[in-house]
Amino acid sequence: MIELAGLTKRYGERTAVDGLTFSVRPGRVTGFLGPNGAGKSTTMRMILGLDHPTGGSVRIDGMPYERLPEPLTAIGALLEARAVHPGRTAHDHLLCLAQSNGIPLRRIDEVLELVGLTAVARKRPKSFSLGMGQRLGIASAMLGDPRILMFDEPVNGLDPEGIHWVRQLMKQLAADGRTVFVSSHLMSEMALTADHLVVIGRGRLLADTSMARFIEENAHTFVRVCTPEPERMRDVLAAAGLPVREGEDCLEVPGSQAPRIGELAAEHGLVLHELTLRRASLEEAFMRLTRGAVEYQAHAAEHGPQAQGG
Ligand SMILES: Nc1ncnc2c1ncn2[C@@H]1O[C@H](COP(=O)(O)OP(=O)(O)OP(=O)(O)O)[C@@H](O)[C@H]1O
Repeated sequence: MIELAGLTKRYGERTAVDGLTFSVRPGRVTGFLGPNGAGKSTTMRMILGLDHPTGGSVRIDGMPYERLPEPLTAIGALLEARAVHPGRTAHDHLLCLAQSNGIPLRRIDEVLELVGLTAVARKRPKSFSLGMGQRLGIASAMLGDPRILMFDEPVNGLDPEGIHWVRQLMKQLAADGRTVFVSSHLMSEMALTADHLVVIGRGRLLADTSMARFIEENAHTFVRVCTPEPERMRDVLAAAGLPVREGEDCLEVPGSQAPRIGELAAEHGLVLHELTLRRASLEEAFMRLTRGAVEYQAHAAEHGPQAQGG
């Protein structure tokens, strides 16, 4: 578990991270979201003891990073994929990490195999593609077989097969009971990978909630109800206390109560031609929540999420 308490980082006048308090729990993938400059990388660097907080604290399984006896066996991280010595082969890069952290050397071949780099183990990373560099970064994070893994933009530069592989890996690590904390700007990918979300804007916590709840609370999910008797349906729904609005060609009921609406229709002998849950996307929810916290906005273009219905 990673625990942040009042974590703050100031650079001169600028507050990059502003009193963040949240915990990242094991057994699920926690997505870390925020607009550009929100403070995600700074937070991750402080978790790893690479940046010193101006205030507050971070604990990794109950301990500050610098007090962990063998840090790589407690927490593995991918921050900058290219943070590799240019003269060392992929194998030697992992060998140095293993030797300096008391990690058994057999883990080197295991992680190379795991990330699919066995064939290029004796090559220098400077000849690697962006995706191969990313895989080597993930191998380094996994080397100590840590219970906690933290990835900053892990799918950056990966092709669709690589993205799929990272997604499955994260889910598997969480299913093994590990703590997985991952940042990404790719909302559609995050929606497929994360179970839980921590969202920040201008260094402050905006949300710490499940993926489903985040979308439900920050975007319009509704049920589309099409019937040849809209007037009667409207009355039945209103009597049951469900809000109804007029959609383009059918009724719309905010929320996700499709089963309840189907039951009400059956009870009252109402014919349904369509009963569809229209789920809002993570992207819509994210943009709605962070609208006021976006630092660099293209004012000329209208990028705001479209409000649905009336
Ligand atoms: N070393 C530094 N000195 C001064 N300001 C910094 C430093 N590092 C980060 N900042 C500032 O702190 C704020 C947070 O930056 P950070 O890189 O943590 O954001 P981020 O959420 O990771 O952004 P992105 O999504 O663009 O990577 C930004 O305004 C940035 O300019």
